[in-house]
Amino acid sequence: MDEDLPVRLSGLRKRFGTSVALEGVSLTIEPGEVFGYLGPNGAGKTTTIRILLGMLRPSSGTARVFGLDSWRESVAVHRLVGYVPGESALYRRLTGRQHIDYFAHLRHREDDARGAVLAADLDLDLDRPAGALSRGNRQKLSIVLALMSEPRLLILDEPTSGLDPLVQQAFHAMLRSHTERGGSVLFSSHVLGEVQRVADRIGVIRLGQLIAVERLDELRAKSLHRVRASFVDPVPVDRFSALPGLQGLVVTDRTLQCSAPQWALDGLLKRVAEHSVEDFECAEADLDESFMSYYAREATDAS
Ligand SMILES: Nc1ncnc2c1ncn2[C@@H]1O[C@H](COP(=O)(O)OP(=O)(O)OP(=O)(O)O)[C@@H](O)[C@H]1O
Repeated sequence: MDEDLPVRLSGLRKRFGTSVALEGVSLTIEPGEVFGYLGPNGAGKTTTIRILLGMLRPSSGTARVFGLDSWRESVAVHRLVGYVPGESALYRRLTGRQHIDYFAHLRHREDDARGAVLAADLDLDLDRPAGALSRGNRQKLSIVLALMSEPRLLILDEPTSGLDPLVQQAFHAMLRSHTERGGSVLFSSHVLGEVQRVADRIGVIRLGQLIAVERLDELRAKSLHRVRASFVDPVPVDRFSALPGLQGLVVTDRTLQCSAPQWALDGLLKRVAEHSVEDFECAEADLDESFMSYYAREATDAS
Protein backbone atom coordinates (compact mmCIF):
# COMPACT_ATOMS: atom_id res chain seq x y z
CA MET A 1 0.00 0.00 0.00
CA ASP A 2 1.21 3.48 -0.89
CA GLU A 3 0.68 4.81 2.67
CA ASP A 4 3.45 2.46 3.79
CA LEU A 5 5.88 3.49 1.07
CA PRO A 6 8.22 6.27 2.19
CA VAL A 7 8.74 7.42 -1.41
CA ARG A 8 6.99 6.73 -4.68
CA LEU A 9 7.96 8.76 -7.75
CA SER A 10 5.89 8.03 -10.84
CA GLY A 11 6.86 9.38 -14.24
CA LEU A 12 8.25 12.55 -12.70
CA ARG A 13 9.06 15.27 -15.20
CA LYS A 14 10.27 18.80 -14.55
CA ARG A 15 10.93 21.53 -17.11
CA PHE A 16 12.50 24.88 -16.39
CA GLY A 17 11.47 26.96 -19.40
CA THR A 18 12.74 24.97 -22.35
CA SER A 19 15.30 22.93 -20.41
CA VAL A 20 14.27 19.57 -19.01
CA ALA A 21 15.66 18.82 -15.52
CA LEU A 22 13.80 15.52 -14.97
CA GLU A 23 12.51 13.20 -17.65
CA GLY A 24 10.15 10.46 -16.42
CA VAL A 25 11.78 9.42 -13.14
CA SER A 26 10.03 6.53 -11.38
CA LEU A 27 11.31 4.87 -8.22
CA THR A 28 10.24 3.68 -4.79
CA ILE A 29 12.01 3.63 -1.45
CA GLU A 30 11.03 0.95 1.06
CA PRO A 31 10.65 1.25 4.84
CA GLY A 32 13.99 0.72 6.59
CA GLU A 33 15.94 1.28 3.37
CA VAL A 34 18.84 3.62 2.63
CA PHE A 35 18.63 4.66 -1.02
CA GLY A 36 21.72 6.28 -2.51
CA TYR A 37 20.76 8.75 -5.25
CA LEU A 38 23.84 9.21 -7.38
CA GLY A 39 24.62 11.42 -10.33
CA PRO A 40 27.00 14.11 -11.53
CA ASN A 41 26.40 17.81 -10.93
CA GLY A 42 23.31 19.06 -12.70
CA ALA A 43 21.85 15.55 -13.15
CA GLY A 44 18.58 16.40 -11.37
CA LYS A 45 19.11 15.18 -7.78
CA THR A 46 18.25 18.44 -6.02
CA THR A 47 15.29 19.00 -8.33
CA THR A 48 13.93 15.57 -7.34
CA ILE A 49 14.40 16.38 -3.65
CA ARG A 50 12.76 19.79 -3.95
CA ILE A 51 9.76 18.18 -5.66
CA LEU A 52 9.58 15.53 -2.90
CA LEU A 53 9.52 18.29 -0.30
CA GLY A 54 6.78 20.22 -2.11
CA MET A 55 9.10 23.14 -2.87
CA LEU A 56 8.71 22.65 -6.64
CA ARG A 57 5.71 21.52 -8.63
CA PRO A 58 6.35 18.71 -11.12
CA SER A 59 5.54 19.50 -14.77
CA SER A 60 3.95 16.04 -14.90
CA GLY A 61 3.99 12.81 -12.92
CA THR A 62 3.64 12.52 -9.15
CA ALA A 63 5.80 12.40 -6.05
CA ARG A 64 4.32 10.72 -2.98
CA VAL A 65 5.66 10.45 0.55
CA PHE A 66 3.85 7.82 2.63
CA GLY A 67 1.00 8.10 0.14
CA LEU A 68 0.74 11.90 0.46
CA ASP A 69 1.07 14.06 -2.64
CA SER A 70 4.22 16.16 -2.16
CA TRP A 71 2.78 19.25 -3.82
CA ARG A 72 -0.85 19.24 -2.65
CA GLU A 73 -0.18 17.87 0.85
CA SER A 74 3.23 19.39 1.52
CA VAL A 75 2.44 20.47 5.09
CA ALA A 76 1.61 16.89 6.09
CA VAL A 77 4.67 15.65 4.17
CA HIS A 78 6.93 18.03 6.12
CA ARG A 79 5.77 16.50 9.42
CA LEU A 80 7.13 13.12 8.32
CA VAL A 81 10.40 14.23 6.74
CA GLY A 82 13.75 15.42 8.06
CA TYR A 83 15.81 17.30 5.47
CA VAL A 84 19.51 18.09 5.40
CA PRO A 85 20.12 20.52 2.53
CA GLY A 86 23.42 20.61 0.64
CA GLU A 87 24.02 24.20 1.73
CA SER A 88 22.88 24.44 5.31
CA ALA A 89 20.07 26.96 5.84
CA LEU A 90 20.85 28.27 9.33
CA TYR A 91 20.43 31.57 11.17
CA ARG A 92 23.88 33.11 11.49
CA ARG A 93 23.31 34.74 14.87
CA LEU A 94 21.55 31.86 16.60
CA THR A 95 23.61 29.29 18.49
CA GLY A 96 23.16 25.57 17.96
CA ARG A 97 21.08 25.34 21.14
CA GLN A 98 18.84 28.21 20.02
CA HIS A 99 18.34 26.46 16.68
CA ILE A 100 17.33 23.28 18.49
CA ASP A 101 14.84 25.18 20.71
CA TYR A 102 13.42 27.07 17.74
CA PHE A 103 12.99 23.97 15.54
CA ALA A 104 11.42 22.04 18.46
CA HIS A 105 9.04 24.99 18.99
CA LEU A 106 8.12 25.07 15.26
CA ARG A 107 7.24 21.40 15.39
CA HIS A 108 5.40 21.77 18.71
CA ARG A 109 7.56 19.04 20.13
CA GLU A 110 9.92 18.51 23.04
CA ASP A 111 12.86 17.44 20.92
CA ASP A 112 15.52 19.54 22.59
CA ALA A 113 16.90 16.76 24.84
CA ARG A 114 17.28 14.44 21.86
CA GLY A 115 18.93 17.25 19.89
CA ALA A 116 21.54 17.69 22.63
CA VAL A 117 22.30 13.95 22.65
CA LEU A 118 22.75 13.88 18.86
CA ALA A 119 25.00 16.96 19.04
CA ALA A 120 27.15 15.23 21.69
CA ASP A 121 27.40 12.11 19.48
CA LEU A 122 28.68 14.30 16.63
CA ASP A 123 30.96 16.26 18.95
CA LEU A 124 29.24 19.57 18.16
CA ASP A 125 29.54 22.63 20.39
CA LEU A 126 26.00 24.02 20.76
CA ASP A 127 27.02 27.33 22.33
CA ARG A 128 28.52 28.96 19.25
CA PRO A 129 26.48 30.99 16.76
CA ALA A 130 25.98 29.24 13.41
CA GLY A 131 27.81 32.07 11.62
CA ALA A 132 30.98 31.22 13.58
CA LEU A 133 30.90 27.51 12.76
CA SER A 134 33.03 25.76 10.13
CA ARG A 135 31.26 24.18 7.14
CA GLY A 136 31.55 20.71 8.70
CA ASN A 137 30.07 21.94 11.99
CA ARG A 138 27.21 23.67 10.19
CA GLN A 139 26.51 20.34 8.47
CA LYS A 140 26.52 18.62 11.85
CA LEU A 141 23.96 21.11 13.15
CA SER A 142 21.75 20.56 10.07
CA ILE A 143 21.93 16.80 10.69
CA VAL A 144 20.96 17.25 14.35
CA LEU A 145 18.01 19.48 13.40
CA ALA A 146 16.80 16.99 10.79
CA LEU A 147 17.10 13.92 13.01
CA MET A 148 15.94 15.22 16.38
CA SER A 149 12.22 15.00 15.54
CA GLU A 150 12.68 11.30 14.64
CA PRO A 151 11.31 11.71 11.10
CA ARG A 152 10.11 8.61 9.26
CA LEU A 153 11.97 9.69 6.13
CA LEU A 154 15.31 11.43 6.10
CA ILE A 155 16.39 13.28 2.95
CA LEU A 156 20.06 14.15 2.70
CA ASP A 157 21.52 16.26 -0.09
CA GLU A 158 25.30 15.58 -0.19
CA PRO A 159 25.50 15.73 3.59
CA THR A 160 28.95 14.43 4.53
CA SER A 161 31.39 16.19 2.21
CA GLY A 162 32.64 18.45 5.03
CA LEU A 163 32.75 15.81 7.78
CA ASP A 164 35.92 14.14 8.95
CA PRO A 165 36.04 10.31 8.95
CA LEU A 166 35.36 9.88 12.69
CA VAL A 167 32.31 12.09 12.52
CA GLN A 168 31.17 10.24 9.39
CA GLN A 169 31.30 7.01 11.41
CA ALA A 170 29.12 8.54 14.14
CA PHE A 171 26.76 9.83 11.44
CA HIS A 172 26.53 6.37 9.82
CA ALA A 173 25.73 4.85 13.23
CA MET A 174 22.90 7.39 13.54
CA LEU A 175 21.55 6.37 10.13
CA ARG A 176 21.68 2.71 11.15
CA SER A 177 19.72 3.31 14.33
CA HIS A 178 17.24 5.37 12.27
CA THR A 179 16.67 2.47 9.81
CA GLU A 180 16.59 -0.14 12.60
CA ARG A 181 13.57 1.73 13.95
CA GLY A 182 11.96 1.44 10.49
CA GLY A 183 13.02 4.87 9.20
CA SER A 184 14.11 5.36 5.57
CA VAL A 185 16.76 7.51 3.94
CA LEU A 186 17.20 9.18 0.56
CA PHE A 187 20.89 10.04 0.35
CA SER A 188 21.98 12.07 -2.65
CA SER A 189 25.59 12.33 -3.73
CA HIS A 190 27.80 12.64 -6.77
CA VAL A 191 30.27 10.01 -5.49
CA LEU A 192 29.62 6.39 -4.67
CA GLY A 193 32.25 6.49 -1.92
CA GLU A 194 30.01 8.77 0.13
CA VAL A 195 27.07 6.34 0.18
CA GLN A 196 28.56 2.86 -0.31
CA ARG A 197 28.96 2.09 3.38
CA VAL A 198 25.35 2.87 4.22
CA ALA A 199 23.21 2.41 1.10
CA ASP A 200 21.13 -0.73 0.46
CA ARG A 201 20.33 0.27 -3.12
CA ILE A 202 21.61 2.94 -5.42
CA GLY A 203 19.91 4.73 -8.28
CA VAL A 204 21.96 6.54 -10.90
CA ILE A 205 20.56 9.67 -12.48
CA ARG A 206 22.08 11.31 -15.52
CA LEU A 207 20.67 14.20 -17.58
CA GLY A 208 17.36 13.90 -15.70
CA GLN A 209 16.90 10.19 -16.38
CA LEU A 210 17.23 7.33 -13.93
CA ILE A 211 19.56 5.04 -15.84
CA ALA A 212 20.18 2.29 -13.28
CA VAL A 213 18.85 1.05 -9.96
CA GLU A 214 20.87 -1.67 -8.30
CA ARG A 215 21.31 -3.36 -4.94
CA LEU A 216 24.73 -2.51 -3.59
CA ASP A 217 25.51 -6.17 -2.82
CA GLU A 218 24.72 -7.07 -6.44
CA LEU A 219 26.94 -4.28 -7.69
CA ARG A 220 29.70 -5.69 -5.47
CA ALA A 221 29.21 -9.16 -6.98
CA LYS A 222 29.68 -7.62 -10.43
CA SER A 223 32.73 -5.69 -9.38
CA LEU A 224 36.02 -6.60 -10.96
CA HIS A 225 38.96 -8.36 -9.33
CA ARG A 226 42.50 -7.66 -10.44
CA VAL A 227 44.45 -10.84 -10.97
CA ARG A 228 48.20 -11.26 -11.36
CA ALA A 229 50.12 -14.52 -11.64
CA SER A 230 53.77 -15.41 -12.19
CA PHE A 231 54.68 -18.86 -13.47
CA VAL A 232 57.81 -20.96 -13.25
CA ASP A 233 57.78 -21.56 -17.03
CA PRO A 234 56.39 -19.55 -19.98
CA VAL A 235 52.62 -20.00 -20.52
CA PRO A 236 50.76 -19.88 -23.86
CA VAL A 237 48.35 -16.92 -24.10
CA ASP A 238 45.62 -18.93 -25.88
CA ARG A 239 45.17 -21.09 -22.74
CA PHE A 240 43.73 -17.97 -21.12
CA SER A 241 42.27 -15.88 -23.95
CA ALA A 242 39.56 -18.52 -24.49
CA LEU A 243 38.28 -18.14 -20.91
CA PRO A 244 35.01 -16.20 -20.56
CA GLY A 245 34.71 -12.92 -18.63
CA LEU A 246 38.35 -11.81 -18.56
CA GLN A 247 39.11 -8.19 -19.32
CA GLY A 248 42.40 -6.52 -20.22
CA LEU A 249 44.22 -9.84 -20.42
CA VAL A 250 48.00 -9.50 -20.83
CA VAL A 251 50.20 -12.62 -20.90
CA THR A 252 53.91 -12.03 -21.31
CA ASP A 253 56.23 -15.00 -21.15
CA ARG A 254 55.86 -16.05 -17.47
CA THR A 255 53.30 -13.53 -16.14
CA LEU A 256 49.58 -13.00 -16.49
CA GLN A 257 47.50 -9.93 -15.65
CA CYS A 258 43.80 -9.32 -16.10
CA SER A 259 40.57 -8.14 -14.48
CA ALA A 260 37.71 -10.53 -13.88
CA PRO A 261 34.25 -10.46 -12.29
CA GLN A 262 33.65 -12.79 -9.35
CA TRP A 263 31.90 -15.46 -11.49
CA ALA A 264 34.94 -15.82 -13.79
CA LEU A 265 37.45 -16.40 -10.98
CA ASP A 266 36.88 -20.14 -10.52
CA GLY A 267 37.60 -20.97 -14.19
CA LEU A 268 40.62 -18.69 -14.23
CA LEU A 269 42.07 -20.14 -11.05
CA LYS A 270 41.70 -23.71 -12.32
CA ARG A 271 43.43 -22.79 -15.59
CA VAL A 272 46.25 -21.02 -13.70
CA ALA A 273 46.69 -24.10 -11.49
CA GLU A 274 47.43 -26.25 -14.56
CA HIS A 275 50.84 -24.55 -14.55
CA SER A 276 53.52 -24.25 -11.86
CA VAL A 277 52.79 -21.00 -10.07
CA GLU A 278 55.46 -18.83 -8.51
CA ASP A 279 53.24 -16.06 -7.21
CA PHE A 280 49.52 -15.26 -7.30
CA GLU A 281 47.56 -12.14 -6.37
CA CYS A 282 43.84 -11.40 -6.57
CA ALA A 283 42.32 -8.18 -5.20
CA GLU A 284 38.87 -6.65 -5.52
CA ALA A 285 39.02 -3.42 -7.51
CA ASP A 286 37.76 -0.31 -5.76
CA LEU A 287 33.96 -0.26 -5.92
CA ASP A 288 34.04 3.30 -7.20
CA GLU A 289 36.09 2.10 -10.18
CA SER A 290 33.71 -0.79 -10.94
CA PHE A 291 30.78 1.52 -10.53
CA MET A 292 32.24 4.10 -12.89
CA SER A 293 32.87 1.51 -15.62
CA TYR A 294 29.35 0.14 -15.12
CA TYR A 295 27.90 3.63 -15.07
CA ALA A 296 29.79 4.66 -18.22
CA ARG A 297 28.51 1.54 -20.01
CA GLU A 298 24.90 2.16 -18.95
CA ALA A 299 25.22 5.77 -20.02
CA THR A 300 26.47 4.75 -23.47
CA ASP A 301 23.69 2.16 -23.80
CA ALA A 302 21.10 4.76 -22.82
CA SER A 303 22.27 7.39 -25.31
N1 LIG B 1 15.36 27.01 -10.70
C1 LIG B 1 15.93 26.56 -11.82
N2 LIG B 1 15.80 27.23 -12.98
C2 LIG B 1 16.34 26.76 -14.13
N3 LIG B 1 17.05 25.64 -14.23
C3 LIG B 1 17.23 24.92 -13.11
C4 LIG B 1 16.68 25.35 -11.84
N4 LIG B 1 17.01 24.41 -10.90
C5 LIG B 1 17.73 23.46 -11.55
N5 LIG B 1 17.87 23.77 -12.87
C6 LIG B 1 18.55 22.95 -13.88
O1 LIG B 1 18.06 21.62 -13.78
C7 LIG B 1 19.12 20.67 -13.95
C8 LIG B 1 19.19 19.75 -12.73
O2 LIG B 1 19.68 20.49 -11.63
P1 LIG B 1 19.80 19.90 -10.16
O3 LIG B 1 20.20 21.03 -9.25
O4 LIG B 1 18.57 19.15 -9.83
O5 LIG B 1 21.00 18.88 -10.31
P2 LIG B 1 21.83 18.12 -9.20
O6 LIG B 1 21.94 16.71 -9.66
O7 LIG B 1 21.24 18.34 -7.86
O8 LIG B 1 23.24 18.79 -9.27
P3 LIG B 1 24.21 19.35 -8.11
O9 LIG B 1 24.90 18.14 -7.57
O10 LIG B 1 25.10 20.27 -8.86
O11 LIG B 1 23.33 20.04 -7.12
C9 LIG B 1 20.38 21.47 -14.18
O12 LIG B 1 20.58 21.56 -15.57
C10 LIG B 1 20.05 22.83 -13.61
O13 LIG B 1 20.76 23.84 -14.27
